[in-house]
Amino acid sequence: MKNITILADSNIASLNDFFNDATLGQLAEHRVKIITVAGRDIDAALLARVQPDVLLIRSVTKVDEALLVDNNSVQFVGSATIGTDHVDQDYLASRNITFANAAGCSKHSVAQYVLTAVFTLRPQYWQQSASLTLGIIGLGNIGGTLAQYAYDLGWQVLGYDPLLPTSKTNNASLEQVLSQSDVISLHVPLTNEKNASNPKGSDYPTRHLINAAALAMMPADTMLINSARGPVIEESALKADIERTERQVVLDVFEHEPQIAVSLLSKLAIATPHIAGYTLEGKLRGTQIIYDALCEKLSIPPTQSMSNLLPLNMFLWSELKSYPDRLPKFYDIMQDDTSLRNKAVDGQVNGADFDGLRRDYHLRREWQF
Ligand SMILES: NC(=O)C1=CN([C@@H]2O[C@H](COP(=O)(O)OP(=O)(O)OC[C@H]3O[C@@H](n4cnc5c(N)ncnc54)[C@H](O)[C@@H]3O)[C@@H](O)[C@H]2O)C=CC1
Ligand SMILES: O=C(O)C(=O)[C@H](O)COP(=O)(O)O
Repeated sequence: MKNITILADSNIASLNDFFNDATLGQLAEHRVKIITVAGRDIDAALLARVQPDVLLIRSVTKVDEALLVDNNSVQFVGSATIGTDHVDQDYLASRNITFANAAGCSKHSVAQYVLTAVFTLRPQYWQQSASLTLGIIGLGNIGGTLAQYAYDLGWQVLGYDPLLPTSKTNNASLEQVLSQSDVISLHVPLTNEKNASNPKGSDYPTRHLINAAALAMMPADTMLINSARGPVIEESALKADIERTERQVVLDVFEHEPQIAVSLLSKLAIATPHIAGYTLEGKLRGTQIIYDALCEKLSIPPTQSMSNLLPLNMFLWSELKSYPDRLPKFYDIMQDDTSLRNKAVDGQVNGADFDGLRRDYHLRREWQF
Protein backbone atom coordinates (compact mmCIF):
# COMPACT_ATOMS: atom_id res chain seq x y z
CA MET A 1 0.00 0.00 0.00
CA LYS A 2 1.40 3.37 -1.03
CA ASN A 3 0.09 6.64 0.32
CA ILE A 4 -0.34 9.48 -2.16
CA THR A 5 -0.36 12.92 -0.61
CA ILE A 6 -2.01 15.57 -2.75
CA LEU A 7 -1.69 19.27 -2.00
CA ALA A 8 -4.46 21.07 -3.87
CA ASP A 9 -6.00 24.48 -4.44
CA SER A 10 -9.37 24.39 -2.66
CA ASN A 11 -10.91 26.17 -5.66
CA ILE A 12 -10.55 23.05 -7.84
CA ALA A 13 -14.00 21.65 -8.56
CA SER A 14 -15.05 18.22 -7.21
CA LEU A 15 -11.59 17.39 -5.86
CA ASN A 16 -12.84 14.64 -3.58
CA ASP A 17 -14.96 13.05 -6.31
CA PHE A 18 -11.95 12.68 -8.59
CA PHE A 19 -9.10 12.09 -6.16
CA ASN A 20 -9.87 9.43 -3.54
CA ASP A 21 -8.89 5.88 -2.55
CA ALA A 22 -11.41 4.39 -5.01
CA THR A 23 -10.61 6.53 -8.04
CA LEU A 24 -6.82 6.36 -7.68
CA GLY A 25 -6.28 3.26 -5.59
CA GLN A 26 -8.23 0.47 -7.25
CA LEU A 27 -5.38 -1.33 -8.94
CA ALA A 28 -2.38 0.15 -7.27
CA GLU A 29 -3.93 0.09 -3.79
CA HIS A 30 -3.08 3.70 -3.19
CA ARG A 31 -4.38 5.46 -0.12
CA VAL A 32 -5.06 9.09 -0.95
CA LYS A 33 -4.65 12.01 1.42
CA ILE A 34 -5.76 15.42 0.15
CA ILE A 35 -4.73 18.67 1.79
CA THR A 36 -6.61 21.69 0.43
CA VAL A 37 -5.50 25.30 0.73
CA ALA A 38 -6.38 28.57 -1.00
CA GLY A 39 -4.25 28.77 -4.15
CA ARG A 40 -2.46 31.93 -3.07
CA ASP A 41 -1.48 30.26 0.22
CA ILE A 42 0.46 27.46 -1.48
CA ASP A 43 4.02 28.56 -0.80
CA ALA A 44 7.53 27.17 -0.46
CA ALA A 45 7.22 26.65 3.31
CA LEU A 46 4.05 24.58 2.86
CA LEU A 47 5.61 22.51 0.08
CA ALA A 48 8.64 21.87 2.27
CA ARG A 49 6.52 20.91 5.29
CA VAL A 50 3.89 18.74 3.57
CA GLN A 51 6.23 17.14 0.99
CA PRO A 52 3.29 16.08 -1.25
CA ASP A 53 3.62 13.64 -4.15
CA VAL A 54 1.15 15.59 -6.23
CA LEU A 55 0.48 19.32 -6.50
CA LEU A 56 -2.84 20.40 -8.02
CA ILE A 57 -3.26 24.08 -8.76
CA ARG A 58 -5.28 26.63 -10.66
CA SER A 59 -4.01 29.90 -12.11
CA VAL A 60 -3.16 31.80 -8.94
CA THR A 61 -0.27 29.63 -7.73
CA LYS A 62 3.07 30.45 -9.29
CA VAL A 63 5.01 27.23 -9.73
CA ASP A 64 8.74 27.71 -10.17
CA GLU A 65 12.09 27.10 -8.52
CA ALA A 66 11.25 29.45 -5.66
CA LEU A 67 8.17 27.37 -4.78
CA LEU A 68 9.85 23.98 -5.02
CA VAL A 69 13.37 24.76 -3.83
CA ASP A 70 12.95 22.98 -0.46
CA ASN A 71 10.72 20.21 -1.77
CA ASN A 72 11.95 16.88 -3.04
CA SER A 73 8.73 14.90 -3.21
CA VAL A 74 6.51 16.35 -5.94
CA GLN A 75 6.35 14.12 -9.01
CA PHE A 76 3.28 15.53 -10.71
CA VAL A 77 1.89 19.05 -11.07
CA GLY A 78 -1.56 19.45 -12.55
CA SER A 79 -3.11 22.84 -13.31
CA ALA A 80 -6.88 22.61 -13.84
CA THR A 81 -6.65 25.65 -16.11
CA ILE A 82 -6.05 26.42 -19.76
CA GLY A 83 -3.47 29.13 -19.13
CA THR A 84 0.04 28.06 -18.14
CA ASP A 85 1.79 31.41 -17.71
CA HIS A 86 2.01 30.77 -13.94
CA VAL A 87 4.08 27.60 -14.39
CA ASP A 88 7.79 27.36 -15.20
CA GLN A 89 7.53 24.20 -17.27
CA ASP A 90 11.26 24.15 -18.07
CA TYR A 91 12.06 24.06 -14.38
CA LEU A 92 9.60 21.21 -13.81
CA ALA A 93 11.14 19.29 -16.71
CA SER A 94 14.63 19.86 -15.26
CA ARG A 95 13.39 18.20 -12.03
CA ASN A 96 11.69 15.39 -14.00
CA ILE A 97 8.30 16.48 -12.62
CA THR A 98 5.39 15.66 -14.92
CA PHE A 99 3.16 18.62 -15.78
CA ALA A 100 -0.36 18.65 -17.18
CA ASN A 101 -2.79 21.48 -17.79
CA ALA A 102 -6.42 21.40 -18.92
CA ALA A 103 -6.19 22.62 -22.51
CA GLY A 104 -9.54 23.63 -23.94
CA CYS A 105 -11.51 22.81 -20.76
CA SER A 106 -13.60 25.98 -20.75
CA LYS A 107 -13.51 26.98 -24.41
CA HIS A 108 -17.31 27.10 -24.75
CA SER A 109 -17.70 28.87 -21.39
CA VAL A 110 -15.36 31.69 -22.39
CA ALA A 111 -16.83 31.99 -25.90
CA GLN A 112 -20.30 32.20 -24.35
CA TYR A 113 -19.07 34.87 -21.93
CA VAL A 114 -17.91 36.94 -24.89
CA LEU A 115 -21.21 36.52 -26.74
CA THR A 116 -23.11 37.49 -23.60
CA ALA A 117 -21.06 40.66 -23.21
CA VAL A 118 -21.62 41.61 -26.87
CA PHE A 119 -25.37 40.99 -26.80
CA THR A 120 -25.81 42.71 -23.43
CA LEU A 121 -24.14 45.88 -24.65
CA ARG A 122 -25.40 45.73 -28.24
CA PRO A 123 -28.68 43.77 -28.43
CA GLN A 124 -29.14 45.01 -32.00
CA TYR A 125 -26.58 42.40 -33.09
CA TRP A 126 -29.21 39.68 -32.62
CA GLN A 127 -30.83 40.91 -35.82
CA GLN A 128 -29.70 39.00 -38.89
CA SER A 129 -29.65 42.29 -40.81
CA ALA A 130 -26.95 43.74 -38.53
CA SER A 131 -23.68 42.99 -40.32
CA LEU A 132 -21.16 42.61 -37.54
CA THR A 133 -17.45 42.04 -38.02
CA LEU A 134 -15.95 40.19 -35.07
CA GLY A 135 -12.17 40.45 -34.71
CA ILE A 136 -10.57 37.53 -32.90
CA ILE A 137 -6.93 37.71 -31.81
CA GLY A 138 -5.68 34.20 -31.04
CA LEU A 139 -7.46 31.38 -32.84
CA GLY A 140 -6.76 28.38 -30.62
CA ASN A 141 -9.40 26.52 -28.63
CA ILE A 142 -11.35 29.55 -27.39
CA GLY A 143 -10.88 31.85 -30.38
CA GLY A 144 -11.74 28.98 -32.75
CA THR A 145 -14.86 28.12 -30.75
CA LEU A 146 -15.95 31.75 -30.69
CA ALA A 147 -15.54 31.85 -34.48
CA GLN A 148 -17.93 28.87 -34.79
CA TYR A 149 -20.62 30.78 -32.88
CA ALA A 150 -19.96 33.87 -34.99
CA TYR A 151 -20.43 31.95 -38.23
CA ASP A 152 -23.59 30.38 -36.81
CA LEU A 153 -24.89 33.92 -36.21
CA GLY A 154 -24.01 35.00 -39.74
CA TRP A 155 -21.25 37.38 -38.60
CA GLN A 156 -18.05 38.17 -40.48
CA VAL A 157 -14.86 37.07 -38.74
CA LEU A 158 -11.49 38.74 -39.01
CA GLY A 159 -8.96 36.51 -37.29
CA TYR A 160 -5.27 36.96 -36.47
CA ASP A 161 -2.98 34.20 -35.24
CA PRO A 162 0.60 34.37 -36.54
CA LEU A 163 1.42 30.93 -35.13
CA LEU A 164 -1.24 29.10 -37.16
CA PRO A 165 -1.51 28.64 -40.93
CA THR A 166 -3.69 31.00 -42.93
CA SER A 167 -7.30 29.74 -43.14
CA LYS A 168 -10.87 30.88 -43.66
CA THR A 169 -10.76 32.31 -40.11
CA ASN A 170 -7.05 33.14 -39.83
CA ASN A 171 -7.51 35.67 -42.56
CA ALA A 172 -6.16 39.05 -41.49
CA SER A 173 -3.19 41.01 -40.20
CA LEU A 174 -3.20 42.43 -36.67
CA GLU A 175 -3.64 45.90 -38.16
CA GLN A 176 -6.68 44.76 -40.18
CA VAL A 177 -8.32 43.20 -37.13
CA LEU A 178 -7.69 46.32 -35.07
CA SER A 179 -8.88 48.81 -37.67
CA GLN A 180 -11.80 46.94 -39.30
CA SER A 181 -13.70 45.14 -36.53
CA ASP A 182 -16.88 46.18 -34.71
CA VAL A 183 -15.92 44.02 -31.73
CA ILE A 184 -12.45 42.68 -30.89
CA SER A 185 -11.98 39.76 -28.53
CA LEU A 186 -8.58 38.63 -27.21
CA HIS A 187 -7.82 34.92 -26.84
CA VAL A 188 -4.04 34.68 -26.62
CA PRO A 189 -1.86 33.17 -23.90
CA LEU A 190 0.30 35.61 -21.90
CA THR A 191 3.80 35.41 -23.38
CA ASN A 192 6.98 37.46 -23.14
CA GLU A 193 9.43 38.53 -25.79
CA LYS A 194 12.11 36.10 -26.87
CA ASN A 195 15.56 37.56 -26.26
CA ALA A 196 19.01 36.61 -24.94
CA SER A 197 17.83 36.45 -21.34
CA ASN A 198 14.56 34.72 -22.30
CA PRO A 199 15.36 32.32 -25.17
CA LYS A 200 12.10 30.41 -24.56
CA GLY A 201 10.03 33.56 -25.11
CA SER A 202 7.76 34.13 -28.08
CA ASP A 203 8.48 35.70 -31.48
CA TYR A 204 4.96 37.11 -31.12
CA PRO A 205 4.82 38.18 -27.47
CA THR A 206 1.41 39.12 -26.12
CA ARG A 207 2.36 41.14 -23.02
CA HIS A 208 1.10 44.65 -23.84
CA LEU A 209 0.09 43.51 -27.33
CA ILE A 210 -2.72 46.02 -26.95
CA ASN A 211 -0.79 49.21 -26.18
CA ALA A 212 -1.33 52.85 -27.10
CA ALA A 213 -0.33 52.24 -30.73
CA ALA A 214 -2.75 49.32 -31.11
CA LEU A 215 -5.58 51.22 -29.43
CA ALA A 216 -4.98 54.18 -31.74
CA MET A 217 -5.75 51.91 -34.71
CA MET A 218 -9.16 50.98 -33.33
CA PRO A 219 -12.17 53.14 -34.28
CA ALA A 220 -13.83 54.69 -31.22
CA ASP A 221 -16.97 52.60 -31.63
CA THR A 222 -15.06 49.30 -31.71
CA MET A 223 -15.80 47.29 -28.59
CA LEU A 224 -12.81 45.59 -26.91
CA ILE A 225 -13.14 42.45 -24.79
CA ASN A 226 -10.32 40.85 -22.80
CA SER A 227 -10.97 37.47 -21.21
CA ALA A 228 -7.43 36.18 -21.85
CA ARG A 229 -4.88 37.58 -19.39
CA GLY A 230 -4.77 41.08 -17.90
CA PRO A 231 -1.27 42.13 -19.02
CA VAL A 232 -2.17 41.55 -22.68
CA ILE A 233 -3.58 45.08 -22.47
CA GLU A 234 -1.41 47.92 -21.15
CA GLU A 235 -3.74 49.31 -18.51
CA SER A 236 -2.46 52.89 -18.48
CA ALA A 237 -2.87 53.12 -22.26
CA LEU A 238 -6.36 51.63 -22.01
CA LYS A 239 -7.45 54.23 -19.47
CA ALA A 240 -6.20 57.06 -21.68
CA ASP A 241 -7.90 55.49 -24.70
CA ILE A 242 -11.30 55.21 -22.98
CA GLU A 243 -11.04 58.81 -21.78
CA ARG A 244 -10.39 59.88 -25.37
CA THR A 245 -12.82 57.63 -27.24
CA GLU A 246 -15.44 56.52 -24.67
CA ARG A 247 -14.88 53.04 -26.10
CA GLN A 248 -16.97 50.17 -24.73
CA VAL A 249 -14.48 47.89 -22.98
CA VAL A 250 -15.25 44.59 -21.25
CA LEU A 251 -12.65 43.13 -18.91
CA ASP A 252 -12.72 39.79 -17.12
CA VAL A 253 -8.99 39.96 -16.46
CA PHE A 254 -6.86 42.84 -15.23
CA GLU A 255 -3.22 43.82 -15.46
CA HIS A 256 -2.92 44.24 -11.69
CA GLU A 257 -5.33 41.46 -10.71
CA PRO A 258 -6.43 40.68 -8.02
CA GLN A 259 -6.37 44.41 -7.17
CA ILE A 260 -8.43 46.68 -9.40
CA ALA A 261 -8.33 50.46 -9.28
CA VAL A 262 -11.68 52.21 -9.36
CA SER A 263 -10.06 54.68 -11.78
CA LEU A 264 -10.13 51.80 -14.29
CA LEU A 265 -13.31 50.05 -13.12
CA SER A 266 -15.39 53.19 -13.48
CA LYS A 267 -14.43 53.47 -17.16
CA LEU A 268 -15.44 49.92 -18.12
CA ALA A 269 -18.71 48.96 -19.78
CA ILE A 270 -18.62 45.54 -18.09
CA ALA A 271 -16.17 44.24 -15.50
CA THR A 272 -16.16 40.73 -14.02
CA PRO A 273 -13.77 38.99 -11.60
CA HIS A 274 -11.98 36.50 -13.90
CA ILE A 275 -14.97 34.19 -14.18
CA ALA A 276 -15.34 33.87 -17.95
CA GLY A 277 -14.48 30.17 -17.67
CA TYR A 278 -16.48 29.57 -14.51
CA THR A 279 -19.20 27.19 -15.62
CA LEU A 280 -19.84 23.88 -13.92
CA GLU A 281 -18.85 22.12 -17.13
CA GLY A 282 -15.69 24.21 -17.60
CA LYS A 283 -14.45 23.64 -14.08
CA LEU A 284 -15.31 19.94 -13.96
CA ARG A 285 -13.64 19.39 -17.33
CA GLY A 286 -10.53 21.07 -15.91
CA THR A 287 -10.48 18.64 -12.98
CA GLN A 288 -11.25 15.67 -15.23
CA ILE A 289 -8.31 16.46 -17.54
CA ILE A 290 -5.75 16.63 -14.75
CA TYR A 291 -7.25 13.54 -13.10
CA ASP A 292 -6.87 11.62 -16.38
CA ALA A 293 -3.27 12.85 -16.67
CA LEU A 294 -2.46 11.73 -13.13
CA CYS A 295 -3.97 8.31 -13.83
CA GLU A 296 -1.71 8.03 -16.85
CA LYS A 297 1.28 9.00 -14.73
CA LEU A 298 0.31 6.31 -12.18
CA SER A 299 -0.41 3.79 -14.98
CA ILE A 300 -3.95 3.18 -13.75
CA PRO A 301 -7.19 3.44 -15.76
CA PRO A 302 -9.38 6.47 -14.97
CA THR A 303 -12.59 5.37 -13.28
CA GLN A 304 -14.25 8.71 -12.55
CA SER A 305 -16.00 10.81 -15.17
CA MET A 306 -17.54 14.26 -14.99
CA SER A 307 -20.63 12.84 -16.67
CA ASN A 308 -21.37 11.11 -13.34
CA LEU A 309 -21.32 14.46 -11.56
CA LEU A 310 -23.19 16.81 -13.91
CA PRO A 311 -26.85 17.56 -13.28
CA LEU A 312 -29.20 17.81 -16.28
CA ASN A 313 -28.40 20.76 -18.55
CA MET A 314 -31.40 22.64 -19.99
CA PHE A 315 -29.48 25.47 -21.66
CA LEU A 316 -29.61 25.12 -25.43
CA TRP A 317 -27.89 27.55 -27.76
CA SER A 318 -30.64 26.93 -30.33
CA GLU A 319 -33.24 28.14 -27.80
CA LEU A 320 -31.31 31.30 -27.03
CA LYS A 321 -30.91 32.06 -30.73
CA SER A 322 -34.66 31.79 -31.20
CA TYR A 323 -35.53 33.74 -28.04
CA PRO A 324 -32.80 36.35 -27.45
CA ASP A 325 -34.79 37.97 -24.65
CA ARG A 326 -33.95 34.86 -22.59
CA LEU A 327 -30.27 35.89 -22.41
CA PRO A 328 -30.41 36.99 -18.73
CA LYS A 329 -31.80 33.54 -17.87
CA PHE A 330 -28.86 31.91 -19.68
CA TYR A 331 -26.31 34.28 -18.17
CA ASP A 332 -26.97 37.61 -16.48
CA ILE A 333 -23.50 39.08 -16.83
CA MET A 334 -24.57 42.38 -15.23
CA GLN A 335 -25.03 40.58 -11.91
CA ASP A 336 -21.35 39.65 -11.99
CA ASP A 337 -20.48 43.21 -12.95
CA THR A 338 -22.50 44.62 -10.04
CA SER A 339 -21.00 42.19 -7.54
CA LEU A 340 -17.52 43.32 -8.52
CA ARG A 341 -18.30 47.05 -8.45
CA ASN A 342 -19.97 46.64 -5.03
CA LYS A 343 -16.62 45.52 -3.59
CA ALA A 344 -14.91 48.82 -4.37
CA VAL A 345 -13.66 50.56 -1.21
CA ASP A 346 -11.28 53.54 -0.95
CA GLY A 347 -10.56 53.68 -4.66
CA GLN A 348 -10.00 49.98 -5.25
CA VAL A 349 -11.27 46.45 -5.15
CA ASN A 350 -8.79 44.67 -2.91
CA GLY A 351 -7.33 41.27 -3.70
CA ALA A 352 -9.12 39.39 -0.92
CA ASP A 353 -12.52 40.62 -2.10
CA PHE A 354 -11.69 39.81 -5.73
CA ASP A 355 -10.60 36.30 -4.74
CA GLY A 356 -13.67 35.92 -2.51
CA LEU A 357 -16.02 36.61 -5.42
CA ARG A 358 -14.27 33.89 -7.40
CA ARG A 359 -14.19 31.41 -4.51
CA ASP A 360 -17.92 31.85 -3.82
CA TYR A 361 -18.99 32.11 -7.47
CA HIS A 362 -22.22 30.32 -8.32
CA LEU A 363 -21.00 28.31 -11.32
CA ARG A 364 -23.06 28.93 -14.47
CA ARG A 365 -24.06 26.17 -16.89
CA GLU A 366 -22.52 25.93 -20.35
CA TRP A 367 -25.05 26.28 -23.15
CA GLN A 368 -25.22 23.20 -25.38
CA PHE A 369 -24.05 24.18 -28.87
N1 LIG B 1 -10.86 34.47 -18.30
C1 LIG B 1 -10.88 33.17 -18.10
O1 LIG B 1 -11.59 32.68 -17.24
C2 LIG B 1 -10.03 32.27 -18.93
C3 LIG B 1 -8.94 32.75 -19.62
N2 LIG B 1 -8.18 31.92 -20.40
C4 LIG B 1 -7.05 32.48 -21.15
O2 LIG B 1 -7.32 32.35 -22.54
C5 LIG B 1 -6.11 32.02 -23.20
C6 LIG B 1 -6.40 31.35 -24.53
O3 LIG B 1 -7.02 30.11 -24.33
P1 LIG B 1 -7.12 29.00 -25.50
O4 LIG B 1 -7.73 29.56 -26.71
O5 LIG B 1 -7.76 27.81 -24.91
O6 LIG B 1 -5.59 28.72 -25.76
P2 LIG B 1 -4.92 28.04 -27.03
O7 LIG B 1 -3.53 27.73 -26.65
O8 LIG B 1 -5.79 26.94 -27.54
O9 LIG B 1 -4.94 29.20 -28.13
C7 LIG B 1 -4.17 30.37 -28.02
C8 LIG B 1 -3.87 30.83 -29.42
O10 LIG B 1 -3.20 32.09 -29.35
C9 LIG B 1 -2.26 32.14 -30.42
N3 LIG B 1 -1.28 33.19 -30.20
C10 LIG B 1 -0.13 33.16 -29.47
N4 LIG B 1 0.50 34.35 -29.56
C11 LIG B 1 -0.26 35.14 -30.35
C12 LIG B 1 -0.14 36.48 -30.81
N5 LIG B 1 0.91 37.26 -30.48
N6 LIG B 1 -1.12 36.98 -31.60
C13 LIG B 1 -2.19 36.22 -31.95
N7 LIG B 1 -2.33 34.93 -31.58
C14 LIG B 1 -1.40 34.40 -30.77
C15 LIG B 1 -1.68 30.73 -30.46
O11 LIG B 1 -1.08 30.46 -31.70
C16 LIG B 1 -2.91 29.89 -30.18
O12 LIG B 1 -3.52 29.44 -31.37
C17 LIG B 1 -5.39 31.12 -22.19
O13 LIG B 1 -4.00 31.08 -22.40
C18 LIG B 1 -5.73 31.76 -20.87
O14 LIG B 1 -4.74 32.68 -20.51
C19 LIG B 1 -8.49 30.59 -20.53
C20 LIG B 1 -9.58 30.08 -19.86
C21 LIG B 1 -10.41 30.86 -18.99
O1 LIG C 1 -8.21 28.32 -17.36
C1 LIG C 1 -7.64 29.43 -17.24
O2 LIG C 1 -6.61 29.73 -17.83
C2 LIG C 1 -8.27 30.44 -16.36
O3 LIG C 1 -8.02 31.59 -16.46
C3 LIG C 1 -9.24 29.91 -15.37
O4 LIG C 1 -10.52 29.77 -15.83
C4 LIG C 1 -9.26 30.69 -14.11
O5 LIG C 1 -8.47 29.98 -13.25
P1 LIG C 1 -8.44 30.26 -11.70
O6 LIG C 1 -8.01 31.63 -11.56
O7 LIG C 1 -9.74 29.88 -11.16
O8 LIG C 1 -7.38 29.47 -11.12
